[in-house]
Amino acid sequence: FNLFSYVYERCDSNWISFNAKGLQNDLDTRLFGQEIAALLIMKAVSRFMANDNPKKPLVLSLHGPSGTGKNFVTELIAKNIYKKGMESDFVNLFVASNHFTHSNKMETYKSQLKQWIHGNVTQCERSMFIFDNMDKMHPGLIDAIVPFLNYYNKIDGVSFRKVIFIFISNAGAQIITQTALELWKNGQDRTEIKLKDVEKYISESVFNNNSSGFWHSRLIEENLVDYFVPFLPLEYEHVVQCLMALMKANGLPQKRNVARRIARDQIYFPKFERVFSLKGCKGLHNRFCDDV
Ligand SMILES: Nc1ncnc2c1ncn2[C@@H]1O[C@H](COP(=O)(O)OP(=O)(O)OP(=O)(O)O)[C@@H](O)[C@H]1O
Repeated sequence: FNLFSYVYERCDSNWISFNAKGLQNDLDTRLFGQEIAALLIMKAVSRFMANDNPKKPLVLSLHGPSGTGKNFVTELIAKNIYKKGMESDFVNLFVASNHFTHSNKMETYKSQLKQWIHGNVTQCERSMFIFDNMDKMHPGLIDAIVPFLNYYNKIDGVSFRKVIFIFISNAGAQIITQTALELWKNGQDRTEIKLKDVEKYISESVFNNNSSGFWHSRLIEENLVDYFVPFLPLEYEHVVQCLMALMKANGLPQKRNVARRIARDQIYFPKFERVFSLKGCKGLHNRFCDDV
């Protein structure tokens, strides 16, 4: 029996236990240029995991431009909770643009999704559900998962209070970028962003944007998101850091001059000032292999 539980993943503390130091270390050393997001995520996850009797599931909504680390940070969270990280059977990733593509099948998707979440949490109360491209998800589908995010004690005999839901989207990216750009123009540090303001702007902009799946969603209306986490556009130095990290991860010598050269070749905006990388650190993989 012991050997079995050693080899096969189970919903117990051998396989699921929060490594707070590990997450802090990963956020400090591997996530670049996202001090505000790192701070919020560390606070949210450590408080939640330390509480043995939470009143509701943890709901994080990660917002920001492409390639700024939203999926990456989700992997870091999973890695520091589940021994198998993203490979864990208890971590469920849905990509709205892949899984829920046909608008005529919405009713089927709704009942499948509800069954999937219910079934998985029945198996393991410490499950994690990640929804990528959340803004592309049909509002009706978002509303279908709303009951799971609420303060209910149990739904059909199952408690969802220890579950973590992470929503990832580009919704609100414009307002985040605008705020970061204004700070830059005023010569202020990007960490000086007033979190309360950004959170308010993000929730307002995702709620009122009728091209976003969040549009007038009950998720926002009922205040079920615990943290709106902003990811800022990345600057040249962050792209250099990403490239250095990639070289190391691939067992290649870390050549800063090469990293700087490749980083300079990326597209930056605004066009004249070249402050922020258009694609963040996304797609760098293919760029550096030939150069090192
Ligand atoms: N802030 C960051 N710090 C370190 N690495 C980063 C950061 N942002 C992006 N990366 C690197 O770039 C890759 C792509 O980033 P990621 O998938 O997290 O972007 P995203 O914000 O989720 O983008 P999208 O909105 O397009 O899904 C990551 O796997 C990671 O290697």
